[in-house]
Amino acid sequence: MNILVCGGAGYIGSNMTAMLARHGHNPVVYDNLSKGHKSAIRNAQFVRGDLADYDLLVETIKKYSIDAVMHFAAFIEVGESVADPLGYYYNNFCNARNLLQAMVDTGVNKFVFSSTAAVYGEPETIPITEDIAKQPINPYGDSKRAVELMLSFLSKTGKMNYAALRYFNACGAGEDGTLGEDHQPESHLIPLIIQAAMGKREDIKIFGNDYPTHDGTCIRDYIHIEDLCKAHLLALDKLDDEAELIFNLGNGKGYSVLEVIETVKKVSGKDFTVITGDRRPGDPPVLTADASRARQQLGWTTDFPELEIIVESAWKFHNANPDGYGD
Ligand SMILES: O=c1ccn([C@@H]2O[C@H](COP(=O)(O)OP(=O)(O)O[C@H]3O[C@H](CO)[C@@H](O)[C@H](O)[C@H]3O)[C@@H](O)[C@H]2O)c(=O)[nH]1
Repeated sequence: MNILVCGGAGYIGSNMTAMLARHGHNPVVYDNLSKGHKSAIRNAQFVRGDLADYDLLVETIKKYSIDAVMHFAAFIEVGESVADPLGYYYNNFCNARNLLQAMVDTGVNKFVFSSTAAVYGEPETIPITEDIAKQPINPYGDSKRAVELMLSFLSKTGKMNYAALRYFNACGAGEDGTLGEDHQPESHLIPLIIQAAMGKREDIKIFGNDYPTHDGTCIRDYIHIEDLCKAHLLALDKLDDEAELIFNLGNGKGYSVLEVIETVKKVSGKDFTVITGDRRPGDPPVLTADASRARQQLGWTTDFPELEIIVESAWKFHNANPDGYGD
């Protein structure tokens, strides 16, 4: 299939692009390179473009005879979204609407959407199933939820079949450890701890140790990037017949911030300074997925559920690329 990968130069998008190529698809990356890395694009055609550019989207879809779209291009920082809600709704919602309009106008009707556990807000039950209340507590989560609702209504017109995939904490490096996380600036836990282990930052700060968890630090469900991408391939295959697919993507096993720090220490063999700071606003104590729907309906299985394996792949990437992609 010819697949337009919006945001295909970013962390998840570039891993997805590489996996699509490995599986015989023809990915076309569409990315404005504001956050992504051109050197992370593997085995794909590349169009430098912005999702706000309707004409270029239509031209690209026609030029490459696109059959389906995977959409990874979004802002992802919760704190930034609180400071700039309009920027988040514009990029994450308005631009997704623009992309969908271009798809409808060119007759492309298969769409895989990167959603997030942030649509649940502070869930009342753990592990999280897809049908609990969606009550996002920040503009990031709400902008993603708004796109989900738009997709749901659009699918009912018969013009779009879609999969909304709600990611828990994507991490690790794919393609044999060569495609890893390099966010600018970095705010994600595992790369930050690795920077501390590499001596690139003085310490790692734990955001709060007074949560109601076994060691007082927040618990998250860390999912290896390759496992995450695999679910997209499976979902894409279903979109010929299914109008609406919604799945949580996580391992269902939670690790605390302290446990992640200990794992990085073990994998790296390095010691480093750990300090405890205040809670970060908007962090729920525990987020873990019940992903049984994806397992049952997609036949999805995870190959790398162990945190140590995930951290090893990330460690390998950061050691090989101490300054990230450098572009
Ligand atoms: O320097 C740091 C950075 C993070 N944390 C904690 O580590 C955990 C993980 O944080 P982070 O890596 O920032 O991920 P999340 O805030 O859990 O959010 C991720 O997971 C969400 C889905 O759950 C996605 O929507 C987001 O895009 C993605 O960043 C949280 O408890 C943070 O409070 C620290 O203690 N210190």
